[in-house]
Amino acid sequence: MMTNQDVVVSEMGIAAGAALPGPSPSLLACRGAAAGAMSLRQTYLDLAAAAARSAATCNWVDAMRASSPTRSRAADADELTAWMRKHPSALGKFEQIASASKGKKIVMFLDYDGTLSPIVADPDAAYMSDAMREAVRDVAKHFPTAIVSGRCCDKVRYFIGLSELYYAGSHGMDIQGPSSNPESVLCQPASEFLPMIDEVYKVLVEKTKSTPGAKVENNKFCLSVHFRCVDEKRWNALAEQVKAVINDYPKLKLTQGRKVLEIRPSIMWDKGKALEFLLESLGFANCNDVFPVYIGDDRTDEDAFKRCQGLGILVSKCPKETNASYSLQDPNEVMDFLLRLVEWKRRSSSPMIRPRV
Ligand SMILES: O=P(O)(O)OC[C@H]1O[C@H](O[C@H]2O[C@H](CO)[C@@H](O)[C@H](O)[C@H]2O)[C@H](O)[C@@H](O)[C@@H]1O
Repeated sequence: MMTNQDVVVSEMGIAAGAALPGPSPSLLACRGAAAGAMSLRQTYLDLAAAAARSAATCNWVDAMRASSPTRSRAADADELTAWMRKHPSALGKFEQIASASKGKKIVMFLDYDGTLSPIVADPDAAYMSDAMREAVRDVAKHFPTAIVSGRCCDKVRYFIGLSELYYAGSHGMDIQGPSSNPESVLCQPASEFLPMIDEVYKVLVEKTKSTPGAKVENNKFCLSVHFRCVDEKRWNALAEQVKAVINDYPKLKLTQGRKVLEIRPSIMWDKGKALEFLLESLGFANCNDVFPVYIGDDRTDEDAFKRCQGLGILVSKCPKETNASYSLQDPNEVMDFLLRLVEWKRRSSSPMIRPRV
């Protein structure tokens, strides 16, 4: 997907080329000189294109930095206060949230990395705590619950280890039901891209192996190129490499997350579509009495916040542009929120104890 910034940059590149002087008539009189002028013009064009490409790469890298809280500049107190006013703590406003959901059926959507598990350097070691697992298990006893992740279903299922949940892996491109259901694969809108994704995975592994710390993760219907353990001085070069590979595959697009570039099929499908698909599958299409709650920390979760008609909660310690209305600071607060929701549900559904007379 091109960002607006990319569009502006490419337009600048074209404009720079268009503004170059054409060969004058006198030069054209001499074939050799004309050829020279043409090659000079070509050089200008090549340079302009290279400058535009590298500016576009910087934009990808900058956007990736911006979506990674550890690199966000320390927000000053005023900025944070203003942001918190717009996106208050879901714990602080719990009663308000609970009353907004009254009489409605809560459906819970949870992102994995950075939401249920803390961000760590090694993506293969992003385990969630047993306490969090218990909290998610409890939530799923009371509300239909889905995990919506950029990871492939198998990996996120392995990390979470709860078979009773719905899973939307590969940014929602692989939706599976609870494993007790033999027909559990519900939707794979990008299945035709599997061979292409496998091919690009191999190319990227080969191309990036000379960059210390770079890691390519195969998420089945999409790929992640991890920058977290790469020296920041090499980020632009690595992003260039990734973009050069993707240029050969116009049916794929790049998105960015927390110190990661993600390669995915250019189809109109994302975490927001997955949320809608799951709500429909659960029988809540066009229902007024459903209250979806989506909790996530990353850029790709914004697609879900946009489509979530109930409640969007961004997990972040720093002010970030978001479509979510509430915030939580980190996975610990997410766990507190889940426990509080379960407790509230237990209390509100237990029969009223009448005082003896
Ligand atoms: O949608 P999510 O479940 O949040 O998945 C998004 C990406 O998460 C993982 O990467 C992120 O977490 C890693 C482990 O903490 C961290 O090392 C990395 O820097 C983060 O970007 C996952 O590895 C990716 O494949 C997902 O796309």
